[in-house]
Amino acid sequence: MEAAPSTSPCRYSYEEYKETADWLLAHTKQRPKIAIICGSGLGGLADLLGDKAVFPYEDIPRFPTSTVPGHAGQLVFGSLQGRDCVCMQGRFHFYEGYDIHTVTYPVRVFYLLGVETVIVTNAAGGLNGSYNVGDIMILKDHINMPGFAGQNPLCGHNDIRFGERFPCMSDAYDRDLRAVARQTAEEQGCGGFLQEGVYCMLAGPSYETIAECKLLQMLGADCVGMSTVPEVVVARHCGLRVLGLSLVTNKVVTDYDSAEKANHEEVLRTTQRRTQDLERLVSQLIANI
Ligand SMILES: O=P(O)(O)O[C@H]1O[C@H](CO)[C@@H](O)[C@H]1O
Ligand SMILES: Nc1nc2[nH]cnc2c(=O)[nH]1
Repeated sequence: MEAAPSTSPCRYSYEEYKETADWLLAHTKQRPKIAIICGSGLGGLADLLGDKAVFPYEDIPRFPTSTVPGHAGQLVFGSLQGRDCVCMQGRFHFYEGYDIHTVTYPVRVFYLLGVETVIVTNAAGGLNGSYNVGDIMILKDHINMPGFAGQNPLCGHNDIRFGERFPCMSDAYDRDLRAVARQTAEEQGCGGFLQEGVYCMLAGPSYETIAECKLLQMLGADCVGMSTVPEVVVARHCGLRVLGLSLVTNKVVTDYDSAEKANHEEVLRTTQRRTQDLERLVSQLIANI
């Protein structure tokens, strides 16, 4: 199959992703098989890596840059539990004005680096009434709400070197990795605040209205956020195994008499509170997968 012609509606050609990957391979000795995408306020995960090589996004050819508080904006290569990893300290969101192909640009770069497993983390609002602020949810599925509206990162020319035209998503979140995550969470003392559920992505950046929260609850979503799903779709398209973890940073408001208001300060405060638990969990997970 030929590379996408320049007139293709696909935003980037194989050669562009490859240029970024080759530059990174030439600038680090690490050969990561595991990538970690850090959610809002969860960039501390990258600090766990030893023997680090750090690349600010603006120094990496063709890489987008990160604009959200709580997202540092650098790619960190290093070693964790004796395994080479690459960590995105700051992700890209659709609401920042990036098109959906740019949001997922790093995932195809990871694939070309030789990554096989992606651990995606995020901060999310709890929709499930039995969830508490501070809970960690293993993603077992997602609802791609922007995808319903035509914003799927696989729209456009399909380059078969990445994957097939119509990839399956019923196995998006790897069953074996979820089992390892459950077991590891128990061992690490996180069992008391562990959940497993469905993440729904909305485009953001406005938080949800009360009616929208009620709708999402009816749809079967347990958490809501503004990220993760595009990255997972692209990762699965190119055959990467995915583990998703949400930190429930706030409970969504579903009561018209409530004085609570969703806000990013609370989101970042909760991530600070749970950062050590998450770091312990992810670190041990990497040893166990
Ligand atoms: O999904 P991450 O990047 O963790 O961040 C979440 O937190 C921000 C809103 O507070 C949004 O960006 C939402 O997606
Ligand atoms: N959409 C959305 N994203 C979040 N990220 C963290 N909390 C929330 C939330 O309540 N809603």
